Amino acid sequence: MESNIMVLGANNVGKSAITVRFLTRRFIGEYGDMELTADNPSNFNNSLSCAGSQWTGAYPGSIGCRDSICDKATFSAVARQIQHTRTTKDSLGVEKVSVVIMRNKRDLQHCRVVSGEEGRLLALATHCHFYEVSAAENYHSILTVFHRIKEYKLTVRRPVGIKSIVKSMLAVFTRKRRDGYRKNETVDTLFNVKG
Ligand SMILES: Nc1nc2c(ncn2[C@@H]2O[C@H](COP(=O)(O)OP(=O)(O)OP(=O)(O)O)[C@@H](O)[C@H]2O)c(=O)[nH]1
Repeated sequence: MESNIMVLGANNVGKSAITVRFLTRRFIGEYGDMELTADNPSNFNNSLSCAGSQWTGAYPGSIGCRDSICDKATFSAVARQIQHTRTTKDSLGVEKVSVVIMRNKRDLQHCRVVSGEEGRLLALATHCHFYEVSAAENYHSILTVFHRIKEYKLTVRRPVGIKSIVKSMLAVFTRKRRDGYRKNETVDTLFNVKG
């Protein structure tokens, strides 16, 4: 099955790092103007595009919106990108576009400024899936997310009940009041986030 996946995100969140990790299994560090080809060992027959900050309607398929745990501004940018993607989708009459929020740099816990709960809350409110990954740390979590993105195209996410939203909001506010962000806060990894 062929899928089009577009990677969106603010500057420096790791769009190239994640894409290169997926395609080559390697974390390179600095990318410059490297050309990417979808020729990876997982036999994932896709069109992949690193697209900067906004979807214009090209390559309808799945959108991976990226932010980084170390930069609050990139988190706000994701919310805007999701909104923009939905508006573009509606105005173009595109039937199905799945959006996944993939937060990168989870290895940098010491400079975390956005909590996992905030990400999950945004995902609940916007009917997206949410993952925290690290391109630097390992290949398999990135591979799994890309495969899940492909699967999401086939399923439409059920609307979330009010109970889940209230529960997530309570988790965010209770934690902030209690102790701010814990230094070594354990956030959901790819493997224990509930879709
Ligand atoms: N620690 C850590 N650093 C990362 C990770 N992913 C990317 N980086 C670093 O973050 C910086 C930006 O990564 P890029 O992949 O170039 O980010 P980008 O979003 O493609 O950047 P632009 O093309 O400038 O928008 C580089 O120095 C990467 O080495 C990660 O998971 N962990």
